[in-house]
Amino acid sequence: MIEVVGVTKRYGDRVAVDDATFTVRPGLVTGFLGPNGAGKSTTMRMILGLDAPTAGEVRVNGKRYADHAAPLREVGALLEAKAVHTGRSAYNHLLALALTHGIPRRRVDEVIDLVGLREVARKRVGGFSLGMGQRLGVAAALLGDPHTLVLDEPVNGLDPEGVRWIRQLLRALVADGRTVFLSSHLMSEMELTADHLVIIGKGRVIADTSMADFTARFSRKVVRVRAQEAGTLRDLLVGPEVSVTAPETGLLEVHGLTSGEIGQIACRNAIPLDELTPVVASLEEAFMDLTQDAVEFSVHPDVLTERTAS
Ligand SMILES: Nc1ncnc2c1ncn2[C@@H]1O[C@H](COP(=O)(O)OP(=O)(O)OP(=O)(O)O)[C@@H](O)[C@H]1O
Repeated sequence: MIEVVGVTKRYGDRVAVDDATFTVRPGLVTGFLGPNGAGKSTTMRMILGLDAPTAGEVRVNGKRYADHAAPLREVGALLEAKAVHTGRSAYNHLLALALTHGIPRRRVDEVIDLVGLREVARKRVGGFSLGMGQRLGVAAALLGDPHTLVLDEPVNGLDPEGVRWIRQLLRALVADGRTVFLSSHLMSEMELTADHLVIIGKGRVIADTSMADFTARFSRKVVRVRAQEAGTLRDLLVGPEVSVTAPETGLLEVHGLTSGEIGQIACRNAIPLDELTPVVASLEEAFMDLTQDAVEFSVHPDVLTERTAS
């Protein structure tokens, strides 16, 4: 479990994280989403004790990271651009980590197999592809067999097979009751992996919701209708649960009715249709809208200062 309570992080006069509060629960993959510069990496660094909050507190499994006697056993992390000694082999890199954290040698072999690096384990890390480097990073994160995992953009650089592998691995970890918190700026990726979402924009939490609720709320169905008598049809369609917009002459976008219902209304009123197309808004679009709004409508003084300055 990760608890972020009223956390703010300032760098000079720049607010990277702005009074963020949320909880990451065990047994679920929680996706941490936000556009570039939203504050995801900063929040993750604070969870891992690599940066101190200006205000508020972050707890991992009930304590601050630094207060855990064996932090690698509590929380495993994969951060972007992880520093690895490039002259070492993958095996030796993991062994050095294990030995300095009181983790038995056999665990190194276990995690190497778990991430599929057995064949290259004795090769120098300097020659690794980005995808192999990511697998090595995941191996390091799993080394202490931690209850909680924090992964910053874990599929970065992975090929489709690697992406699927990460997804299955994360599912297995949460099925085992662990806490998984992973960041991305891609909604499409989260849609397939996460059970729960925390979305930030400009450092502020703008959504904390289950994926199911997010999908139900935002994957709204719109039906596109073209007709010569669009105005007449519009008057027939609008109602308390139905809204209609007209982005251009002769074209309607209808929310709240199925294409079948619209077809029947048109037929009953003898209105010929030129087009009747159901369109499902993607979650990526919903995410873009949501984070765009956070930028547009934020009236926090710091945000305003920044917007005016840029
Ligand atoms: N060490 C630092 N010094 C000054 N400003 C920083 C520092 N680290 C982050 N920032 C600023 O804080 C804000 C949040 O950055 P952060 O890297 O946390 O965002 P992010 O959501 O992880 O973005 P990305 O998706 O691009 O990785 C940005 O405006 C960034 O420029």
